[in-house]
Amino acid sequence: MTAALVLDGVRKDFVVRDAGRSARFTAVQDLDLEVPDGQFLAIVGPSGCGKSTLLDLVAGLTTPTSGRILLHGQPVTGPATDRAVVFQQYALLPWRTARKNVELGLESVGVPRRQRPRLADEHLDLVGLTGFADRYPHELSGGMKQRVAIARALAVDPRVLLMDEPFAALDAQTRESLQDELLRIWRATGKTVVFITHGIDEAVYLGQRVAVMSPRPGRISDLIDIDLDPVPGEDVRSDPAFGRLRHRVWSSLQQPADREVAHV
Ligand SMILES: Nc1ncnc2c1ncn2[C@@H]1O[C@H](COP(=O)(O)OP(=O)(O)OP(=O)(O)O)[C@@H](O)[C@H]1O
Repeated sequence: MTAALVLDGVRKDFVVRDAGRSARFTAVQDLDLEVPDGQFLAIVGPSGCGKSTLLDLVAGLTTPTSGRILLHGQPVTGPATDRAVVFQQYALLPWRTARKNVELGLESVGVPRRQRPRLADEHLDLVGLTGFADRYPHELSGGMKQRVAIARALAVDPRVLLMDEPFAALDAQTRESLQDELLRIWRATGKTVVFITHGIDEAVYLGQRVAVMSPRPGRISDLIDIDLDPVPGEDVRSDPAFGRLRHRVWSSLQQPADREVAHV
């Protein structure tokens, strides 16, 4: 199968102040990862291990210090419409309705004005927001705002959906319903999804594969295939197989870390 995404020996250094001196801080190093087309990959790791750094690199928002990132065989050189990012904060424009917020993405990729409302409404339908197109963000719940953000990301028809802890700010019940919704959308669209989370349960529930990151410098320390097939409405989390996988990921996260700051 074609790899949608390849990270090959990726390293990212930041210049920081350490003990009053300029220092090079290696956030991620030796990052190797291959994500097959259409896979739902969850990435889990402790705070500060470099998950957002990895996602920003793939999104093209930053560039690697060394190594290669390929998207469908092409080097990533900056942001492009083949990737869409959903962040924890919904980043909706408060003065635009849900429809107009979704249209924003369509505007940015040059979809003609008269086609935008129909496409926006189709994607609001896809995320379960039929009838809410004319609402402003302040009239929507947190979960609904995140649905608008997902609709906006999907409307530009990216090949890869990059999600950085998109449900972290939501209450547990809303989070679970959006997880089911996301699985439904993923099955319906066949997109490749890279989903960053702190939550072991969330990673095991959503991912076809879970990549575990270890910190300082961040790298992929384990890859775990998840052979569950959660059916929305069924309690897969109570399945002993879920518990075993959860424990497997948990154990993998208990790795010691080395500190890496080099003075420059
Ligand atoms: N622009 C930057 N300049 C300096 N250091 C940075 C910068 N961005 C990230 N870092 C450092 O790189 C490391 C990885 O940060 P990153 O935000 O990728 O971690 P994370 O795993 O996403 O954390 P969290 O789960 O808390 O969001 C951290 O130690 C962070 O302080």
